[in-house]
Amino acid sequence: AYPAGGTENIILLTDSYKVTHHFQYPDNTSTVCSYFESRGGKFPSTVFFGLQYLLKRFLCGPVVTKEKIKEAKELYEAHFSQDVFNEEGWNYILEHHKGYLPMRIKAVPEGTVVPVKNVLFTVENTDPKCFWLTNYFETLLVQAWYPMTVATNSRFMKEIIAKCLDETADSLLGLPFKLHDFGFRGSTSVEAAGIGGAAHLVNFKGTDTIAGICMARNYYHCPVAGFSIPAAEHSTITTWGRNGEYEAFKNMLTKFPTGIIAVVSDSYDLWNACEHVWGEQLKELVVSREESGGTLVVRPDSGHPPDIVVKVLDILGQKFGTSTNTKGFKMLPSYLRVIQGDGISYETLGAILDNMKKHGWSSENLTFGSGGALLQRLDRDTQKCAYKCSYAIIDGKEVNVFKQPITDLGKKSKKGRLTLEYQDGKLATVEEGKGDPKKDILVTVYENGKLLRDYTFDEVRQNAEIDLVKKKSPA
Ligand SMILES: O=C1OCCC/C1=C\Nc1ccccc1
Repeated sequence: AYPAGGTENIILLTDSYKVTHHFQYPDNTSTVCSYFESRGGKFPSTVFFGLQYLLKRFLCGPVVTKEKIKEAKELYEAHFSQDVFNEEGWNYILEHHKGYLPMRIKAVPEGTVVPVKNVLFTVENTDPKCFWLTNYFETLLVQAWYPMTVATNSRFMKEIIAKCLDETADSLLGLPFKLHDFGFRGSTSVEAAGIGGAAHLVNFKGTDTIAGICMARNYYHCPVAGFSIPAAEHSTITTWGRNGEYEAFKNMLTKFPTGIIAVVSDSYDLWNACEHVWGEQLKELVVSREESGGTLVVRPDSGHPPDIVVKVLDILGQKFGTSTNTKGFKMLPSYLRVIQGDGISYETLGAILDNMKKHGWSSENLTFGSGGALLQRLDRDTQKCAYKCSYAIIDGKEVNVFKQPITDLGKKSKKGRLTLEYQDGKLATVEEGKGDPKKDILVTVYENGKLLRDYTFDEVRQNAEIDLVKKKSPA
């Protein structure tokens, strides 16, 4: 079988034009140092996450071999219909570095939340003959935009939910399970689902994206990063027939007599399902599960979410009763909850939570599911992730390198050797080598093919935790 994406040959994992770049630097260039940043975008800060996956998957170990050089030479010869391939350069790495890439990468610790327009990692060659390597790997390293942006979007959704829980719920304890990942099927590929699924799990513990569990386990030492529960889908309800919804629902309650289960209830008539099937015909069965800690989660899956959620809560509240919590908001009985997994995104959460508040419902009654918006409706421009050269040594002289387009000064890049330092409690980038190496929070995570820092998922989660939670549970 062919490896995902067609090749694991590191020499082929770049943009074609980069294969010709070793000809294009000034003579006697001995060092090229580049950096990665979010220039801004949708969110004012980003959760740095996912570089470790790229390093372990593609850059660690003796990744350059004779066979790979041969394969690349032949492919590029055909691809360019001329010989532009840097065979000498790759053979040098093979012979002088045993196939290990002579590069150093310094990065902010995984999970750190960094205001935009700050250096997130730097890359430099460690062998003066391999100055052309630094930007050869821009292509691969910039793919960190995806896990970073998913983790960032998911964390900003967590802040919205946490704020509303703080206002309307007795505690934040349920927060880790308030946004469930439904995104596997809508992901571009199994690999993307794994990366994005893990990125969501930096902030939450509820997921159906099993590939994300596997990524957290294989690359971040987390045996089981997320959890789920028995739940129905439309086929397991509709196969019982248009008039079989009662039987289908009853089957769910009897096949899973204890624990939490979720049942999608909008196959035909959500109002009939809530009012008459759950609220009358199966009411006793639903209530009796309470003593064994059983909880039924009703899942609507259509209609305008802010109205649907409140109407479902109102009907279930009418049929099963409600209590009032310490914040003065209504709670369904402990054995009854609702999950809204349709139309959920950073943009739509607020309207649902506001409408619930307006009708006196605690947000503790509801869990969200999100798919496409969580893992897929993002791109590199969402946070304007870019990789630029900031420093070089040419003819033995240090040069501060930058771009400053008069046609878009938003694209101007940073100059010189960069460090990331706390200044008055806020992270700031110090340019032109004026930083204090002792204050630099960038960590050398990779050097000459070896991973020097191997973050665990627990560390990443701690670094990314939102302030509201950190405030509540001081370390
Ligand atoms: O309803 C649920 O309750 C909580 C457990 C998951 C779940 C549904 N999962 C799902 C996955 C992918 C697409 C759609 C739904």
